[in-house]
Amino acid sequence: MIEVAVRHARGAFALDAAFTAEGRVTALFGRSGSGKSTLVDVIAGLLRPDHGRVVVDGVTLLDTECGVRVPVHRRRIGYVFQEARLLPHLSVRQNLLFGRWFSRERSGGPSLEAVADLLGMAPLLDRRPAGLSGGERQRVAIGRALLARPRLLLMDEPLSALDEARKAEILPYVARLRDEARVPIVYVSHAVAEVARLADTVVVLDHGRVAACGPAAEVLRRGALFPGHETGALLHLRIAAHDEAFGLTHLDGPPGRLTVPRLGLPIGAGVRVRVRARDVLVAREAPRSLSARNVLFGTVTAVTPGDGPHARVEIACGDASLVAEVTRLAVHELALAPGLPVLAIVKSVAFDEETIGVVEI
Ligand SMILES: Nc1ncnc2c1ncn2[C@@H]1O[C@H](COP(=O)(O)OP(=O)(O)OP(=O)(O)O)[C@@H](O)[C@H]1O
Repeated sequence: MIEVAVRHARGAFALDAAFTAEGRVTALFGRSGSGKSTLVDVIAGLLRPDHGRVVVDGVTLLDTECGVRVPVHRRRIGYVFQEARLLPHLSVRQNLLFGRWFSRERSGGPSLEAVADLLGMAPLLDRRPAGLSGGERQRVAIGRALLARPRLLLMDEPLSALDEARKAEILPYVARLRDEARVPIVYVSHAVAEVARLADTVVVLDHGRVAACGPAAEVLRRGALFPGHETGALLHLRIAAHDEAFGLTHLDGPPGRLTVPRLGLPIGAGVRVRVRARDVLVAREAPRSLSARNVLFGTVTAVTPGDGPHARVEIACGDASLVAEVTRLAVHELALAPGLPVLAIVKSVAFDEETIGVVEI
């Protein structure tokens, strides 16, 4: 559990933010200048706030009221930046051992081999940073941080310097880190897709204040918090079957069955699926002769008209809540209102690498 409360003035900028997070990955989300890095610097101990309290798993690292301020090098916090910042004259193995050197007084923790395995770095150990791709370098930086046996890993936009292909390559490793390394992570990001794939708890910062904080599925549904048409639902499903002939995978869970492009995962694996509001259609009757494969039964729980021609419709499906972005005209014509039973329809091709992530359930 992470507890953070900070009040700090930085020039004209005032940070006044507090949150508590229980999950393994806490995402700090917010537009540029909202105060994410300032908050991360306070947690790391790089910035001394006017007032603040930081507690990680019961250990108080900062409490300005009580005069507690654990120095940076004793906080045991791993920091992964946008740029990997590896030592260029050392091999990958030596860079990793450099992380271990900082933890030499502590016993336990993962071995170099275990970390190299976790992050898929075994074939890279004898290479120099100059011969690695951006994604590979970033994996080394994460491995180095892990080998220092941190009590918390701070990742400040770790993928933002990478192109889309490298991001897609490294995201599964960050997910493995979350599921297997058992180190709590505070993950700063601008990207809703990354937050949706990784976070348990989402903290949204706006002008130095917490605009929302809560379980990822709850926060990501809230329209006003996210740019463009990025809001949506997060569903937890399991792989039920593969359809080799048509290249599809069937996913089952309390909300119902979804069919998505073929996933390379075994039957029974847990997946987290983001269903974007703009990809959901709403119908009152089961459509016939429809090409869409995914038809979920639910009940409308809320209808919120937007400023323009759109409206948000929230639909309870099993234990999840889907969000659909439809026109206000459709709301009128279908008489959508709370309590109405409806069908939520999603095209299979709406699901891609951005919307589906593996999770350990
Ligand atoms: N050393 C400083 N002195 C004065 N103001 C600062 C200082 N560092 C940052 N700020 C200001 O504090 C505010 C928050 O900055 P911060 O870097 O925490 O935002 P951020 O959400 O991390 O942004 P980004 O996503 O662009 O990295 C900004 O208005 C910034 O200009």
